[in-house]
Amino acid sequence: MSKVAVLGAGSWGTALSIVLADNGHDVRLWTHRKEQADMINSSHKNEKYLEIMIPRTIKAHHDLAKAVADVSVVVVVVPSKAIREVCTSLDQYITKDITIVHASKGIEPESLKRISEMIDEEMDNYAYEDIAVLSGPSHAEEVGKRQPTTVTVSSLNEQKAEIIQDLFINEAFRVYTSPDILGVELGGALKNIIALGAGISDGLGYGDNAKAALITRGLAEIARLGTSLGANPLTFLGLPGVGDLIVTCTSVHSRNWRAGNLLGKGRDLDEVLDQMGMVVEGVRTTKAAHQFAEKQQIEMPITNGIYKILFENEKPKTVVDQLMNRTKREEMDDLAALLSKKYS
Ligand SMILES: NC(=O)C1=CN([C@@H]2O[C@H](COP(=O)(O)OP(=O)(O)OC[C@H]3O[C@@H](n4cnc5c(N)ncnc54)[C@H](OP(=O)(O)O)[C@@H]3O)[C@@H](O)[C@H]2O)C=CC1
Ligand SMILES: O=C(CO)COP(=O)(O)O
Repeated sequence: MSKVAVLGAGSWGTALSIVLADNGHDVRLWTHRKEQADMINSSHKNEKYLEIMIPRTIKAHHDLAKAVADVSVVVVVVPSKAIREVCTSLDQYITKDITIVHASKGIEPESLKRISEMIDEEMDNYAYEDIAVLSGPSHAEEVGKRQPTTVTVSSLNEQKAEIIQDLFINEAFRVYTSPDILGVELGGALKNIIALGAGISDGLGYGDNAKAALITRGLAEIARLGTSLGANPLTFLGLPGVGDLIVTCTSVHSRNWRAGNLLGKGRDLDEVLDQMGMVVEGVRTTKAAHQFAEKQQIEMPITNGIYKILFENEKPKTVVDQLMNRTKREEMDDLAALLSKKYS
């Protein structure tokens, strides 16, 4: 049995706490809002975020010092925009025996940093090599109900990845390891852009052909950018790549898909985000990936089209027309060129 602090009491932090409690760990679920901690402790519910009873063994905390006292693992699972603030506060409590894993998905538009890089910048007391990331196709709503789910944990330090694998794995939650932290983080972050696109496509009334096209050509874009940055192309064929793309593009649980669906129906972005009431990471990540594509000189037509819808007021239908009328080309040419450069 381990003492574990889960930082972030949204849907994913709550669902991961349930997995850990089921595995017999002593779980402290930290929230930045005292009234939420009190409500979870008294009702054993966190209704705004997850409609499921929370095991009584999970204790919610508002005081970070108390939440992390004597823990051996800290799970950071706040939205990407809150990572720096939370990790700055966390740093003072870190001792050498603690393992940090994050389960958030995003890229910071201002710096183009991944979550592990932001954590590293805010934490003097923890080595980058020891950060782990947990990612993969895993909607909180299904994990909370103990429905079969598979994820991947990655760290440059294999031992840390195995500590996290052992901590979470159970008969409903299967955890694989991967050494490719770059690919695992990029796959998890970039799929949210394509999920916005899949929602837009459904909102416009298009069918399964359009969605399959978005998933497949979206995967090509993700692999193109990821490979150019040094990720292993095989990672994008795994759970943090195509696995997460499929689940997010096809599920009504996905906040990114749902936000895209409303945009496709003609709603305005601010109005959509207000209505969601939960984080839609794809919006910030689209901004970041749009810049990344320019910097790396990588073609990302779907990402750029979604950028135009989100930030330049372009009509979704116009973007679809632009995508469908691009210059004709061979399907695999640039990806094949990138791979041959990588392995030459
Ligand atoms: N939901 C899912 O199925 C999955 C989500 N993820 C990823 O996990 C991350 C968290 O997502 P999720 O839990 O779904 O998000 P939610 O929107 O469900 O919840 C976000 C939580 O973070 C809290 N929060 C916001 N800002 C801060 C802050 N500055 N300090 C502390 N807490 C803060 C919110 O508090 P408040 O109530 O005050 O707003 C809320 O409790 C995201 O990166 C997401 O992509 C990954 C896999 C699955
Ligand atoms: O990452 C997720 C599932 O793996 C959750 O996706 P959403 O943030 O779109 O709900």
